[in-house]
Parts: sequence; C-alpha cells; structure tokens
Amino acid sequence: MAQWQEVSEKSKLHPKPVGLVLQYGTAGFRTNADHLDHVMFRMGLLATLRSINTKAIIGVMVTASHNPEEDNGVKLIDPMGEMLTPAWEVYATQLANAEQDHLITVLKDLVQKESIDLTNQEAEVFVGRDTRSSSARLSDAVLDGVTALDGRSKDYGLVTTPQLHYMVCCCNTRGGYGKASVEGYYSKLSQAFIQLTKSAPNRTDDQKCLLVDGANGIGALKLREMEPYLQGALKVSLFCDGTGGKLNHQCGADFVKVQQNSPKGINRCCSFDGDADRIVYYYSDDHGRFHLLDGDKIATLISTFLKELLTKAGLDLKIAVVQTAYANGSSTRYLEDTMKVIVRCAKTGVKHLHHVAQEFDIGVYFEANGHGTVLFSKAAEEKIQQLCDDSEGERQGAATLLKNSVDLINQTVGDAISDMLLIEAILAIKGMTVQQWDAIYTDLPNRQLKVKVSDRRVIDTKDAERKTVSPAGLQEAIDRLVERHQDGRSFVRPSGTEDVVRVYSEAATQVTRLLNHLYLNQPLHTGVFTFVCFCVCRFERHFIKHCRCL
Ligand SMILES: CC(=O)N[C@H]1[C@@H](OP(=O)(O)O)O[C@H](CO)[C@@H](O)[C@@H]1O
Ligand SMILES: [Mg+2]
Repeated sequence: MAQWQEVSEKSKLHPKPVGLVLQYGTAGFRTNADHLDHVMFRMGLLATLRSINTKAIIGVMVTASHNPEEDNGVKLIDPMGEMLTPAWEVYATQLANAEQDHLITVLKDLVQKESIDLTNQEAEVFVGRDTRSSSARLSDAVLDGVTALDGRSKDYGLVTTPQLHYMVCCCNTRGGYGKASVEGYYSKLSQAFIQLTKSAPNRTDDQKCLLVDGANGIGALKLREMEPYLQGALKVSLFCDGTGGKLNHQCGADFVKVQQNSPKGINRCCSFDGDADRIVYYYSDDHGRFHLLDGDKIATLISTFLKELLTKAGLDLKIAVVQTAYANGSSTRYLEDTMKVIVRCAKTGVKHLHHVAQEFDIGVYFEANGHGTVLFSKAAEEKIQQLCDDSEGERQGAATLLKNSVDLINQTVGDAISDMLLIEAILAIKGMTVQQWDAIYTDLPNRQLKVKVSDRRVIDTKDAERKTVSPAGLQEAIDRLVERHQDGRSFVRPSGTEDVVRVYSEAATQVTRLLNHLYLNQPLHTGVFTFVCFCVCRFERHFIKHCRCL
C-alpha cells in the first residue's frame, strides 16, 4: 500500500538510535531530548491510528514535566481528555522500540489487532508543547508522523498539559465541556472563580494576593495570559516566571516537595511544575520553619469543602478521596476517622487514580506530590444542576457553590491553574488562612529516597504498591523494621519514570543518628529516619544478593 511506503520513507528522516529501548512509563516516554525524535514521529503515527480507532480527536503533548530542561517526553491523550488507555501503552512501547526495518511490520500488526480500516478514515490529532528548547522540533516530528498517515492535525503550540487535555475533551464533546481554545479555558475558569469568590465578601487583601512559582515553565506564561480574565479577583505575583532562570532548576513543585524548602519570607505561595499539571502550597512561619501543603492537604481541603456543601444542599452523593501509597498516614487517618470520607489507595500515576475516582459520584484524587483533580459523575452534575434550578435559600446557595466548583475544576486531568483557583476560592469562602488549613492535621515525619540499582524490574509489588512480592524476603525484612516504630510504614517500588527504585518511610517521630550521616551523607541536624536507612541498607543487601542469582 502506498501509505506504508510513505511512512517507511518518512521514518528514515526520524531514525531510531540502534539498541535504544524505552518504555511508556507512568506518564508516557521521558528521557534526554536528543534521543526522542523517532519516538515523537512514531507517536504521531500511533495517535493517528488511535484517532481512527476511536473516531475521535487524540492529543499529543510534548513535555518532560518536572524533569530537567535537557530532558523531554511525550504523553498521549484519549478522547475524553483522559490518559491513553493501558492496552495502547503497550503498542506505544512496541512502536518506540521497533528497529527501523521492523517498523512497518509492527504498525501492520497493530492495525490488524485493532481491526483498523485505513481506507477513507478521518483522523485528527491535537499537538501541544511546553517551553523546553527541544520541544518545537520534537512536536514537528509528531506532526510529521500524523501527516505520514494522512491524518489532520492542529498545533496548539505552547500550552500547559491540562490545557491540551481540556481542548481534546471540548472538541470531542462538541463544546459540551467548554470552548476549545485557550481563551475558552481562561473564560470558563475565571468566570467560575469570580462567581465562587462572590460568596466570600469579606475576603481580605491578603487573601486576594498569591505568590506563584511558575517553575520557569509554561505555567508561568499561561497564568500571565489568564490574569486579565480574572478581573482582579486574584492578584498573582509570579516568580520563576521563565524570564531569567532555568526550567525546574531550584524551583517548581517537585523541587519544593522533595527539598522541603521555600524562598525566605514567603507568606502564602504555591509552585507549579514544568508543564503545570502539579501544584503544592507552602509558607514559612515566624521562626522561619518551612511548611508544605502537598497533594494530601489539598485533597483534604477540597473534599471537606465539598462534603460540607453536600450536607448543606441535602444531596446524598457518595464522595471519596483517592490517594497513592505515598499519601501521608495522617491524612488518611484524618479523612477516614474525622471526616468519615471513603479513602481508596491506587497505584502511582494519575491514570490509576483517575480510574478509581470514576467509581464514585464525586472522586477527589491527588498524589502527594500535588497532581490531582476532582471528578463528578454525570448523575452528580445533573443533581447539582437540578437543585440550583429547583431549590431556594441555603440549599440553593450550597448547590450554586457546588455548580461553580464543577465549572472551575478541570476534570480531564490535574491542572495547577485550576487547582490553584479552587484552593484560593475555598480559603476565601471559609475565611481560612493557609496556617489554619495546615493545622487541620499534622503530617507524620517522612522521607522519600531513590536507590540506583542495576535492574529495578526484579522488584514486583502488590496491594497498590504497598507490599513487595519479589525479591523474596524483602517484604518480611521491611515489616520487621517497621514494626518497631510507632505509626511506622515503609515500602519500595520501582519508578515508572526513572531508572531508580523509590523507598518511602514514615513514622511518628524522627531520629537523628550517626548512621544517617554516614549513609546518606546528610548533615547530622537534618534528622533523617534511622529505619529508612536500615531499610535502604537491607534492601540493597537483598537486592545485591538477588541480582547475583539472576
Ligand atoms: C513518588 C512520585 O512522586 N512519583 C511520581 C513519578 O512516578 P514514578 O513512577 O514514581 O517515577 O512521576 C509520575 C509522573 O509525573 C507521577 O505521577 C508520580 O507521582
Ligand atoms: Mg507534570
């Protein structure tokens, strides 16, 4: 077929480095930008086939999110604005790893397996990119892939990841979700925010101002564009806005979460990540102590707010919070015991949380690192709308607040801009300071470390990654260590985005010991947890033993 000829010819312009193997991981492909040209071209091909297969528009976002400027990556977006379905992640990996002379065979296989009819089929792909210097040429490679299969494409250029998810959803619902343009996105969110904050007439000037760390990335650019639409309802002071510093370098949501530090003298501040789909809040107290309000605190604030509104509105809707194993134990306990909210644990990666959240009328999902959103079922949205129309007084007031919240939330994916506006609105409506929000519960001390190993795939997990199944004996070793510590909890899992194993531990208290200093090379006063270190040492010993057997 002439089409395969064309694909084959064009693919030669995007050659695959021989032997390079990549995996469609937790959030798509991600590696050094110099190795990604062929992957981009092939993801253009895949998105076109997926578009024919679903008879809908598919999105392709070129970004490496919170990773360094030198990296890049690509994520695919399915018709309703959700992440690519897992079955197609397998195709994505096969396609990315096919050696040059095998590419057409792999494509034909896919076409046959999915019964894709290539004759007279329409395909359309939306493409967006972040501000990395490599992103423009890489998104050209995606467009090349789409053209090679005669697909149509629309290049949205510089957009945040959540904005592209929003565009895909808007177009595939024929405008039902909103207008498919950045202006449409800004208007929808701003109007909802303005309406919501009208319910907080006593908002102080302090509550109207927020410091935002834009990670020197796309979020800064887009937030600046959005400001006029907010009509003064929120005054944003942007720093790390991309005019000077380097992307994600000593700034951004990931830096703040991992380093647990903020610039001095910051009152209430938030950080985005490099593609603006994550957010964390923080402040320094009078003693200069840093306080982080992460995804767990955000989920708590939002779910509490929504639950109170449901009670006021007299609406019987099932609300749940979806977390991962990285959620702080205090947050889970507070939500379950005090708030009486259903809590579920999903595997790491927003795509997993998203699907669990869909099981409820209202599913609030957040990863501890600040990636998350809220999903409302169709039935829930209809009930809220009906109550706005049919009720009066306090019930109607609560229903209207719920309706405006639905409009403010980007339900397609976690969105730093949308989440920020929702949090600001809730704080204003509740008349709450960031310190009061922080005091809802106290985080258990915790640490997350990376361990570099020769092959992370020997670790297999179960129970939403909270337990290891292999290597044999590792889980028992962790259990023995954890048992000795009040509220102790620890787990290890292979990362889906980096070639490392992640180790997480938390407990009621933190202890400083010489071992910490020796093993982790940390200054003694930083107080790392003894049992984390033991865990890591033990883990490595097990691992090394195991590797030798392989
Ligand atoms: C502990 C942690 O923060 N893991 C992150 C990280 O995944 P890993 O599979 O742990 O590498 O990157 C993902 C994509 O951005 C994000 O969804 C996830 O939360
Ligand atoms: Mg991101």
